[in-house]
Amino acid sequence: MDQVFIKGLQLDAVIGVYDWERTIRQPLVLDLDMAWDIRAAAEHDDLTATLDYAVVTERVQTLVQDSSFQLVETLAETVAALLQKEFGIRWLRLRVTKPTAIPTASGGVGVLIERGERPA
Ligand SMILES: Nc1nc2c(c(=O)[nH]1)N=C([C@H](O)[C@@H](O)CO)CN2
Repeated sequence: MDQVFIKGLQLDAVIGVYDWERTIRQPLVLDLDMAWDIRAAAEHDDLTATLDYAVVTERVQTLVQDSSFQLVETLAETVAALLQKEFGIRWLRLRVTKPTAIPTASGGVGVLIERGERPA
């Protein structure tokens, strides 16, 4: 299965359950793997035949930076649903990391989801 990916996308958002978290912006890191058959784009060397990672990045940035969810779960589901609907992505894997939430967890904390049907 071919994939287009975006790794280590660093964004700030209002995110968190606790009162103090509702008044600040916190860093998030998103990693996205998106199923996409890249053969037509490669054959014709044509951006319009593939999933433009710059356009996807811009869309995710806008959504996340304007959001104010409590849970990383809700953020992840919202991003995944939007990408599948707006870009026709059949399958994706999304990791949302909240790197500063737990100071003793050096790799951050968060969620990893897969949505859609994974092509062969
Ligand atoms: N599974 C989750 N656990 C927790 C979340 C979350 O979004 N998903 N959020 C918090 C707090 O907001 C935390 O980040 C504050 O340190 C706690 N657990």
